[in-house]
Amino acid sequence: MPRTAAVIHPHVVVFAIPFGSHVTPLFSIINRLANFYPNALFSFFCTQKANKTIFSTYRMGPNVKVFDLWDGIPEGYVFTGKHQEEIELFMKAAPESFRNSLKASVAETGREVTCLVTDAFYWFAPEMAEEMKVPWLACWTAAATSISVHFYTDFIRETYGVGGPAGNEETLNLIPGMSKIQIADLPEGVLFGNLESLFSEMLHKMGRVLLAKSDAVFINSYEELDPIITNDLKSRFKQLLSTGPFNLVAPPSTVPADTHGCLAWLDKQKPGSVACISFGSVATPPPHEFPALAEALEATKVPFIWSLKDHAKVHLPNGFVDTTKSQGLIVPWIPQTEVLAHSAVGVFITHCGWNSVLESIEGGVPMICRPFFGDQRLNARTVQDVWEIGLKVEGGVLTKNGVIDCLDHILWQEKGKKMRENVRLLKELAERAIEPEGSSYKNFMALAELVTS
Ligand SMILES: O=c1ccn([C@@H]2O[C@H](COP(=O)(O)OP(=O)(O)O[C@H]3O[C@H](CO)[C@@H](O)[C@H](O)[C@H]3O)[C@@H](O)[C@H]2O)c(=O)[nH]1
Repeated sequence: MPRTAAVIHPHVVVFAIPFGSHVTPLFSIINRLANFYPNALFSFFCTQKANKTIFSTYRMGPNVKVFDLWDGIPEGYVFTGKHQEEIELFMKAAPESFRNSLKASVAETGREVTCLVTDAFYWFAPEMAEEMKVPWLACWTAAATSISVHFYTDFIRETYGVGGPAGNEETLNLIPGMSKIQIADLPEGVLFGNLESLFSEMLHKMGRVLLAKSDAVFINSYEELDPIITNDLKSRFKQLLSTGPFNLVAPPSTVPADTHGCLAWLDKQKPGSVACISFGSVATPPPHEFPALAEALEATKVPFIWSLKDHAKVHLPNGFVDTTKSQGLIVPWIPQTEVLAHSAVGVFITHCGWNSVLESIEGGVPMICRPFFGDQRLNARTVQDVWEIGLKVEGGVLTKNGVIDCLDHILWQEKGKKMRENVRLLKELAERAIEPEGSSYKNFMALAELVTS
């Protein structure tokens, strides 16, 4: 919806996704925009639980108002244990809950909505923007590769056939920039998996509406990282703005508390010697992979720092925690960005969630990739075969010998040296992208203008 006249008192309404690591990245950018434009009001909507996560990290601008949204769980509801039950409940209720809360916010603030910014997942957003006659800007909190895959879903299905085997090594070489991505790397719901699930259908719809209806899509990446894919998307969408890495463009107001003494522990280790292990906020490896990883660490004697929730420690081999007390630190939460930026860290064992990949690049640390679902296999493939800054574990699962092999290559062999050099170059490109005149800085300014002009 193109704007016809300048808005004097913009009211930007923002709909965030309360799951995975979607809330904080979007909030960080909104908070920074609010900083730039004190006369604009930013109303940020997410569930109470998710909103809480941002209060600990960001000092909110006076022109940012955070609204708690219903989580979609009916009173007295008994969970059945169905896969993604909480997400499905929220998503089913989302269109109605956002509509109602929006009305309440307009009544409370006395300001009509002038722009709608949402997580790209919200397929119903363009309809709402059209009703209000305001622009719709969509935020993709992950990589250019994954948004491209959702954009090309119909083409991929027509070309490669729905239900293609998940282990298929055929490459997506007909899609710009994807010549090294294999069919098996695709997120579930594109060609294989449950194509009819709410989530798969939502992503499929998203790919279509982003092209047809969004006034701009902004993503948590920088142009220099995936230039071919980015240029292709730029030629298709009305506006594709790579405004990341978000955590560098809009850094948190406070450094997270290092409650478990991770940084002090790292200070005592040799440069480039430590393996950092973290599988993000959603994924947990299957129980049998814990002993495999633990045995590989014991066998190689590589110092390690492991973000592991207490309840998952039962999967570790008996006595592992005690026998490795001087070798490693196991804590339920690490300040991951700071840990990866510490000079003692030499390798990151990761599920390849997009924030983790970016943080590893920012820290100049090569990765050992054990992806689980969604965009993680795409990210892992890109890490290994496009950027050459890491290795996927053999067979896609953590085995003792597979992990030993990866640790050996990355920490001690020539291959690892080359990966460190490659990741250092990507880190430099990220740093340049956010400087004035850098691509992400310019794109952020373009976004700011769209949101508030
Ligand atoms: O001990 C920990 C563990 C995690 N983190 C942080 O948590 C975030 C994890 O984010 P990410 O690596 O993106 O993983 P997920 O939480 O799994 O992210 C979901 O959202 C991402 C962005 O859309 C997708 O790429 C992933 O596949 C999806 O699982 C990162 O910022 C980490 O720094 C910590 O600070 N300390």
